[in-house]
Amino acid sequence: MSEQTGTSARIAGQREPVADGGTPPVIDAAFARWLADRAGQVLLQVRDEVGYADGKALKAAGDKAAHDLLRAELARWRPADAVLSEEDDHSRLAWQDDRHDAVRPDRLDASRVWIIDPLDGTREFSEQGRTDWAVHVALWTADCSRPSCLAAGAVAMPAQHRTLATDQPPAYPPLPLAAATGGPIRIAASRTRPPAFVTALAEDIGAELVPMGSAGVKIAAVINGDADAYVHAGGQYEWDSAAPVAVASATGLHASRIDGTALKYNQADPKLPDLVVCRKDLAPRLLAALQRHLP
Ligand SMILES: Nc1ncnc2c1ncn2[C@@H]1O[C@H](COP(=O)(O)O)[C@@H](OP(=O)(O)O)[C@H]1O
Ligand SMILES: [Mg+2]
Repeated sequence: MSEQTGTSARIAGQREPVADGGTPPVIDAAFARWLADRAGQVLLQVRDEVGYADGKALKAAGDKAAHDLLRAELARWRPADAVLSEEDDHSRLAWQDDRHDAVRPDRLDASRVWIIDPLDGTREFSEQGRTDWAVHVALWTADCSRPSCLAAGAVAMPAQHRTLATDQPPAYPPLPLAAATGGPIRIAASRTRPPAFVTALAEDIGAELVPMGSAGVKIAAVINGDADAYVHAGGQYEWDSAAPVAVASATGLHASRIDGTALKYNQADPKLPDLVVCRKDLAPRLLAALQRHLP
């Protein structure tokens, strides 16, 4: 192919180069926001360029583009830090083949680990018109002075034109009028893979379920007061929750496993199959109800 310039010369499927993001903030939390926003812009671009005709191709293109950008910027601006990403094949090996010793990841000895989900809510990303997908960027540190040792986090929701991050923690959600007047508690849950017990749990406490995609978007809904709780069980990984849990914790919300124990990140096995995020006043009631419904 002859060398040309401009969009018309691009090979089919090849994306426009991403604009250089300039020099990022030095403070980790602001850097996390900058990074998540940059990946979010890339994902919007991928949606425009690839289109929705082939959902599988769109998901793959989005995952790769966001992952490549996050990896490149982390290597450039935080070269000494370790990274745990959903899209890294080697991180999967650490638990899938039961060879933890053979593939012990370097991140287990690192003092700073970025836990990233380049595209959370991948299914929703591939569906035209849906805005419930996100980019997650979290920083775990061995210096465990913050809840769950998460020193910083950012959740970009590019299709909703908003980003929540620990550099400017959102205000604690107001008590919704419905709750104050005895209306139903609203529990955000996966629209495609809700926990088996969640309907019985909702009936038990007089709650209504609010289905939506992406763990980050669901936790953002709790932060904003659009939902009172997010309950998940049955499978998930550290990258699905690290960044939104960092923001929720910075905001003052409750975040734990569904049995009430602490959420732990940068573990040898990054499976983190369940969690509950909710207003602090609701936590005792919700955890007690969860005890009654745990499998
Ligand atoms: N049972 C399960 N096992 C593994 N991952 C799960 C899961 N249920 C949800 N997830 C992951 O949690 C994220 C939010 O899911 P949901 O939108 O259904 O609430 C998605 O991340 P990804 O989109 O990054 O894969 C999804 O893959
Ligand atoms: Mg995810």
